[in-house]
Amino acid sequence: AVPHVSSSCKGHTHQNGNLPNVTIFGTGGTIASKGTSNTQTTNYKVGVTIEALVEAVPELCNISNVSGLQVSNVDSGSINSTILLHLARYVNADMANPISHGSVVTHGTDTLEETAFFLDLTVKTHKPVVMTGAMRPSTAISADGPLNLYQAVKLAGSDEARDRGVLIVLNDRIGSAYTTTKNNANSLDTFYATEQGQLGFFIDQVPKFYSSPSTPRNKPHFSIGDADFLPQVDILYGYQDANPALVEASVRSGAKGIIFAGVGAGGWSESGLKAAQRMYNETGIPMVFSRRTEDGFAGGDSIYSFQMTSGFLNPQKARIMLQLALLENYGNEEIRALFYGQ
Ligand SMILES: NC(=O)C[C@H](N)C(=O)O
Repeated sequence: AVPHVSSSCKGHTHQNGNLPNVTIFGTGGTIASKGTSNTQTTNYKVGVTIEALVEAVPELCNISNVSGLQVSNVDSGSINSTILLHLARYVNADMANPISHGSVVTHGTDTLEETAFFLDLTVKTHKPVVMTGAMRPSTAISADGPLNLYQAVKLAGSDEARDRGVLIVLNDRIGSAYTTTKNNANSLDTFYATEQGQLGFFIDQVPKFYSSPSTPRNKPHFSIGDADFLPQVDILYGYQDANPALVEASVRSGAKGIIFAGVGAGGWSESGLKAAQRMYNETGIPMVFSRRTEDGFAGGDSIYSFQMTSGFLNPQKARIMLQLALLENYGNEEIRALFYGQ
């Protein structure tokens, strides 16, 4: 269950029955960070609480009865599977509460798409679940966090956002957890979608969707049970002359599956593939070939029968899906079919 959270709107002792109830789950990231001056936009420190984030945007209380819960307060590179599993349980419980209209998760942008995709595959709800973050710390001139948070809460309180899976909001754009990825390490307008497109845009803080709700083809759902962590799945990056020994190193350190961020549409060197085949013969662990390019489809003819391909999923999303499939004890043929549908 979600620990009891009281309204974060100071002076609002009663819920306003005309406004939607929205819970914000804080996990950290730049949106929750502070620099030592208002021009500092690198090397700032995470640590601003979810209460302080909400207090900084009193306008949130005009559009929702907002409550906050601190799940973690870390850079998103430090989000681990234990935090993911807790977060999924909290959001599932919040969405099962009839009085909740939607959930918001604030998160570092570096791995935001991984958490969004994880929640998309593990939270069962028709209600809006919206993730947001920021590219500038809360102390910066023109910090982007406050308006991103406002738009995320607005979206979580909107009926039009239902039945669209987990949504990602940053810099006015509304994207799907399935297709949105971080594209630029520094700029504000970093989240946009792959070929499959954006879902909508904010005009004067009103969400405008381009189309009625739709669901990604063959989208699975995974129930996470009472797991405390996810199986180890490593990602190996493809490059010329990729070191074949890394496959074995990954297996020996406990990997239960490997994602290859392959060259082109999932390619890998011949010597690397032979090393992977040897490790596959020894362990039978699933090996899924994705792409190191920003966009595209990894699939088609594989050289070796053990190779699986990730379809449109990028390596980091393929990893989340493989972890969840392994957690649910999918066999290799089921995993192959799962990825074949993506
Ligand atoms: N813009 C950000 O949020 C980056 C930050 N390093 C993170 O936690 O992901």
